[in-house]
Amino acid sequence: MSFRIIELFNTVDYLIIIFLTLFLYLFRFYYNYFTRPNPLPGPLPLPFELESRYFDGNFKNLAADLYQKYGYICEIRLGGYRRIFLSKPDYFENLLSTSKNLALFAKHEYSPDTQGGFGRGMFLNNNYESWKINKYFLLQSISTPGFNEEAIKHTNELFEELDGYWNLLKKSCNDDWFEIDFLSWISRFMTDNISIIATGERGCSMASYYNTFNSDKSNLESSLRDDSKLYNSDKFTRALMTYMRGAILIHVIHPFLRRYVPYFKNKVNVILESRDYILKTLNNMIEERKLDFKNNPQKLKSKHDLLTILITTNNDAKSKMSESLTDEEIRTLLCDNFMAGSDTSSNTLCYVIYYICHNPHVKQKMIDETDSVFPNGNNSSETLRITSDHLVKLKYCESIIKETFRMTPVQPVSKRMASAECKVAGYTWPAKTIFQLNYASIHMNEIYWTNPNVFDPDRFYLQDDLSKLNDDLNNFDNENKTSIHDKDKYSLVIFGGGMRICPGRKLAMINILSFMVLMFKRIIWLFNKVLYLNSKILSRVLLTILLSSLLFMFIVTL
Ligand code: HEM
Repeated sequence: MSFRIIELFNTVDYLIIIFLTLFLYLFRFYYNYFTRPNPLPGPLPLPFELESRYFDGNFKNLAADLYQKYGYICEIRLGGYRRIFLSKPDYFENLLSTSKNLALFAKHEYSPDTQGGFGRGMFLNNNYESWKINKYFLLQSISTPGFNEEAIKHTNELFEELDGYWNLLKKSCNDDWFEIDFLSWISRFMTDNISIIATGERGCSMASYYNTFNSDKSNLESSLRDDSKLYNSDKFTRALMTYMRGAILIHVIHPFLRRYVPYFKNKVNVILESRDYILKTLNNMIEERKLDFKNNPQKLKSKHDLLTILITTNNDAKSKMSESLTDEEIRTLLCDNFMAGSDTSSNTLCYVIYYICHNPHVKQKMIDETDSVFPNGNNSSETLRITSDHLVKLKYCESIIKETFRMTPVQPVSKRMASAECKVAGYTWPAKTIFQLNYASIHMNEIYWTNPNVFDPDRFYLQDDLSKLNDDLNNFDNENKTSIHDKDKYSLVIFGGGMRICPGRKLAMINILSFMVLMFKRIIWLFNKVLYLNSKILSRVLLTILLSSLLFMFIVTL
């Protein structure tokens, strides 16, 4: 029967059918474009996702170009979605305000079935009810004084370890040129830091990295890297990185390709193996900790890592018959912390060190401040221990970090997706519109910042009422931040805003500030070679940006 139908058509008929289909597709595509609600300036979209030719691989540059060419509000079609780029703080009101606006709650276009278990925590969670419970538990856990004190203690200890490796490497160098790949070290430092903060288990990323250079191996690696152990932190964090950087591929590659085309299938398999390893490790860890809790609840009282606090708080909630977390949610919350906390903090630290080294007057002022806070800490051989009391006094250092975030935000452009009709920038938008919030261009706009191209921490430091403004270190729960200056409250966006503001911002500030001070107080010898180090840092940071941009471009062109 089917053969007979095919025989009814000749080649010309087939060509006509193809042509008609193409014509209908193009007609529909451009009809939708020209009749779209709220038409805005922007490049003409191309069918078959060809519009990605407008994208040169760098999202920050794309946002800046669109702003330069089309103004504060414009649109572009990318990755199959209409994206509205907003480059004016006023336009962020409904997107970043703390008032509950569920139509603008979603951050991602992934559907729940493609998220796997990772959509259950906070980061990838588009379900408000489950996200709310997760957020409540995470904040309960990470805002306890014990948790923060422990985070500072771990930074001190890990810095001690790092300092030890660097000293050993320095000693093993014959000439006095000692080369450090700062970004690699710092990424491992932050990985070990998040590892112990999140799970209470010691990591060995720094130790295994050190062992790649030196025949005089660190014993720590072999003791912690043992595969028979419950937790092999190095393997775990490598699996996390593979999953994290590859997960987006799973969402954008068509199911047919990833199931049947070997190239895609192999790539996806590696990502899925990493995912399974992460899930297995965390499941074991949760089981073990729950058992500890059952057998010896007193023992857990002295532990302040995220996993232990989540389990104890969750058990309290269960006993009071109030809302509690499932194991899957606990697991995803831990993953969120690994994923959201390590790269962001290590990249920021690289920028911080870069700007300090390029601005000698800033460096001097910072040294003066740290000298006044640690009057006896000038001797590099002396062990300097940072406490929370020190951190709140380091106002100039904190201003350096904020100025770094202004000039080089870790998240230069963020995203919200409308799940229902909503109002943004004075227009009414249909569901599925994506809004891209262009923070980076605002941070460098002369209307909001005097001499925006000058690295000047004083613009934060000299504010009389600084302690009340954008003070992530002190006012952790103050989500209703007022303006950092009188121009506009959204002219500086570091940690996002509104309901989905970064819950780890205080932890991030603690880690970055502590590391920065320890580094400049204790490793003075390193900065004798500052110019050399600077060029290394910059090239690695630029490489990181380039690689992530290429990944994004690849995804968009698929
Ligand atoms: C320099 C360090 C960091 C920066 C710059 C940063 C920045 C951000 C930004 C911009 C967002 C998105 C907010 C939005 O969409 O409005 C975010 C979300 C998030 N961050 Fe951070 N972050 C940092 C460190 C951390 C750390 C250390 C943690 C771990 C506790 C963390 C956990 C999270 C989580 C769980 C979310 C998702 C929140 C949600 O979707 O509701 N971040 N972060």
